[in-house]
Amino acid sequence: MSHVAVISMGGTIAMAPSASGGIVPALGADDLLASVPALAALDVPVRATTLRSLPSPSLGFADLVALAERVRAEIADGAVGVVITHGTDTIEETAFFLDLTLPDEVPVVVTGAMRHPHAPGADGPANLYAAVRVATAPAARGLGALVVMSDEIHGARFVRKSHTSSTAAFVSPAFGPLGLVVEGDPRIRGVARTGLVVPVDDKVGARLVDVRVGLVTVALGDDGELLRRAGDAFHGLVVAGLGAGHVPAGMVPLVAEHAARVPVVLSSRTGAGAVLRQTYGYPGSERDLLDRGLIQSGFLDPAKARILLQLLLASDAGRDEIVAAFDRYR
Ligand SMILES: NC(=O)C[C@H](N)C(=O)O
Repeated sequence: MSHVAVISMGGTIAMAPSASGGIVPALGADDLLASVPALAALDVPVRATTLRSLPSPSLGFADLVALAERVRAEIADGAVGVVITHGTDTIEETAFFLDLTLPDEVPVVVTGAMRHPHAPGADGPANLYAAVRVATAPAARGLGALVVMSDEIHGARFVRKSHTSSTAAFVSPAFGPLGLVVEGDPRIRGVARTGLVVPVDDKVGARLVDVRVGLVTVALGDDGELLRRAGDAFHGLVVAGLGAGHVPAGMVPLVAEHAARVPVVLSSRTGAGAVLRQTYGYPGSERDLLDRGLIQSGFLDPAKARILLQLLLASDAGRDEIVAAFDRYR
């Protein structure tokens, strides 16, 4: 019989106060379902699985591969929608990974909580309910992975956490959310995914864990010492540049040296907008860096650019394929 699968990965939505102070992972998927009695009234059964019980900063690529496999298994078993409960710190990276690796029409919705279940005004139950409603909505089919938080429906390639504690922490700075959940009823108006799929077989899954993509954030007065010391430790790099993709002039030879050896993607540390070949022509500008072999990230922010580059490198993609993949996000 068809069902909605809820897969728990941990995060604040599944945490509780510990005896030694601070909140820690404590709850499984069954506990989360029990906290939302309204789920039992839906006309589709909800099936719960606890796959991980981790704070999301401690998740790695092996966990993401296991999660994607589990989602596929649920879909093969007739799931009409899949909801993943997850820590919010890295929710956007997991959602984008699933977006890139799961070509299915079945909605895959990631959610979490900013307030733990014992906090006044805990947002986990409302987020879980909204996520299940979106996962069963016909309009959510074929949109790729979605993040549902605070009654907003975000596309995986756009969403980012923009606040350390607010329940309204999730935003899609480029074009806004794809839709809203209005009193439990999903309304979706947004555009679908780009269509890029990077299949993960056993070989790619194993390589994902070994491939190293570094993420370097540039700052005023940066002389590139971090990049210099990185030497050849990385198979690829993402540079979170200043503004629309700029670095100090003194860093240019070093960045170009890395770009001659491995793919280096140029993104922006600003938190919104795109890195494209645009305005500036000074040393260290986006035009200068792209002329020296860096690859523009388009609308992908640094964390998502890193996920895409990691997947492409694990798949043995060559430079042309990498450039073409990032071009889809312009
Ligand atoms: N709100 C949260 O879920 C944050 C938590 N540190 C996590 O990402 O696991």
